[in-house]
Amino acid sequence: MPHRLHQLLDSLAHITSYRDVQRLELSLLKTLHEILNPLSLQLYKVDEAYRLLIALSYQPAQSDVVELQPEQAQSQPASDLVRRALQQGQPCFVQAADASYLCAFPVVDMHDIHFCLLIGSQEPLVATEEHLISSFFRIYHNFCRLLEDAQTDELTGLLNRKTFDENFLRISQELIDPNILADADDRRRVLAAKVDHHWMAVLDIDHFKQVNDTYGHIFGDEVLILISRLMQQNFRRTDYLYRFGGEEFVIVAHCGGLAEAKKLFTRLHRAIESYPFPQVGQVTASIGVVQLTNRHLASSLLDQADQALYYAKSHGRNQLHFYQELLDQGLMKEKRPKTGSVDLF
Ligand SMILES: Nc1nc2c(ncn2[C@@H]2O[C@H](COP(=O)(O)OP(=O)(O)OP(=O)(O)O)[C@@H](O)[C@H]2O)c(=O)[nH]1
Repeated sequence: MPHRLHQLLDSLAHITSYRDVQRLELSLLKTLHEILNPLSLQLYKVDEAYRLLIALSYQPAQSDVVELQPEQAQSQPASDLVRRALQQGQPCFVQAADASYLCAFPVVDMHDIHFCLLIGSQEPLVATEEHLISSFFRIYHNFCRLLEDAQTDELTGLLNRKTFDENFLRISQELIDPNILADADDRRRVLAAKVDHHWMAVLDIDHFKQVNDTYGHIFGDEVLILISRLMQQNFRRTDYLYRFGGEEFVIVAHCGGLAEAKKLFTRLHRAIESYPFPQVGQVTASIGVVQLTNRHLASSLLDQADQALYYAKSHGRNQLHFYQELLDQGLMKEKRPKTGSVDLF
């Protein structure tokens, strides 16, 4: 078998081994970089009105992506070229002053999001390269849809409880001991992420039964959808947002220390409280938060966030509490850790 075919099959096996859309995307960019060896490689995502949602730039030295600042992503000629390629539905290119080429290559559309690859190269792309890129993105698209069907909650589009059960244990184990990761690039990225810069929150809508009983299930569902949107607006795409079932949600977010986490979760708490829910009016939520540490097992972290949530529920609701603060202030006692139990959700 020719070497190039081996390389392609290996890349495909690598890409489809991921069960996580962001890693899948990174792996796809890494593969395309290896195959095309371009001067630069960026992935633009824009909405239906061609407004920029996010632009990721692949960094070969770190085998990672960085998010471009909006002013960088919207600079000329890149943003014009992306828009033109998406509008025309075909690759467009410009030649820069240094004679290199910039090619915008519309790839897939998913959930009203247009994906466009921006490739800087010495030579214009040839037809076989264009074909290869679109084939890879078709595989990516199909695989994402399969993953989404299995991993997301149908009503809100957030990750479902099953995914939490499957992923969280793995993610927390990787954060605690990155050496268990087979891929060196993954290890490096996880080491840089730092376990104690992650926070887990359990959020439960207050008196949701009353919402259903007073306005009916359709309006109840609308509240669940709108709260999920507020969560998506208030967290990064790299954070993990789950609907745990009913009116309970779990967030695993990457942010620095306590002050930053407080700002982040307070912002969501206020956004819910002040949102004018159609027909229903005001809806509030109680939130319990815990910092991830490598001293605690995944299941006990969830239990601690739950205890902080329970404290909020039993002290008037519409409150945000951090587990460690409740302990430090003597408002709650630490439960003795269970012994001999298997740490699975
Ligand atoms: N509309 C809608 N309601 C749901 C869904 N899943 C669960 N529920 C309802 O959510 C309500 C949850 O009620 P409770 O567990 O008593 O909690 P609560 O009324 O929010 O009270 P507190 O949590 O103590 O503030 C129940 O009435 C469930 O029927 C759903 O997918 N859609």
